[in-house]
Amino acid sequence: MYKIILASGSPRRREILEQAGVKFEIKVSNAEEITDKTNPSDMVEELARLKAEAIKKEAEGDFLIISADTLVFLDGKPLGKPRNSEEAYHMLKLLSGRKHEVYTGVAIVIGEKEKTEKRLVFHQMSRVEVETLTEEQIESYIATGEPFDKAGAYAIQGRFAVHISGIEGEYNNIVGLPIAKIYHELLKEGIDILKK
Ligand SMILES: Cc1cn([C@H]2C[C@H](O)[C@@H](COP(=O)(O)OP(=O)(O)OP(=O)(O)O)O2)c(=O)[nH]c1=O
Repeated sequence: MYKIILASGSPRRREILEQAGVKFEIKVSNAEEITDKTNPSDMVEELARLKAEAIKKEAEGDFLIISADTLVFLDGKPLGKPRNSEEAYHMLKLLSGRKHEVYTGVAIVIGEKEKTEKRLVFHQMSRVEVETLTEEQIESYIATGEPFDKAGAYAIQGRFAVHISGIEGEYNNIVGLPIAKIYHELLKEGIDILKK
């Protein structure tokens, strides 16, 4: 019996895992999100790995740690969380009228007493198409405050939903946790997180 630990302070990740019916606890990592990787999948996988390893140091007994990192990529360039209104404006202006990719890296560390730890690291990619935004739409969206803790300065699950003209791939991956991919990757390892 593993203790499932979500290594994340993101309320969206918690909600997705709860909605799926997984029983877990939360530990928030203070890992610095720095990577020298340049390609999207390597970047998000490395950042997710750092978060899982930071929590692993304190974990005991039988545990299964899940962490994730989400970045938006436009023409291969990463867009993280905007630090201020100017950055949010710049990101939303870039995304306007275009398709972009959302990558979420996932790191899972499985620890069992007297056994070598097992690590799974993978990513999921989804495509999002944003309609052409007017200046007024961008300004009023920034004024909601929603962009600031979201990669790419928007929340598909929030008020930005009205500006999304299409998506390809797993929806929950965009919100921050590709639960279907996680479930199936763990099933391949013989672990059913819904039965824990
Ligand atoms: C694109 C997009 C991102 N996001 C969020 C998901 C993540 O919380 C955030 C990306 O930041 P992350 O650095 O991946 O995660 P976090 O700092 O919020 O949480 P933690 O590191 O503790 O796990 O952007 C949305 O909520 N909706 C969206 O549509």
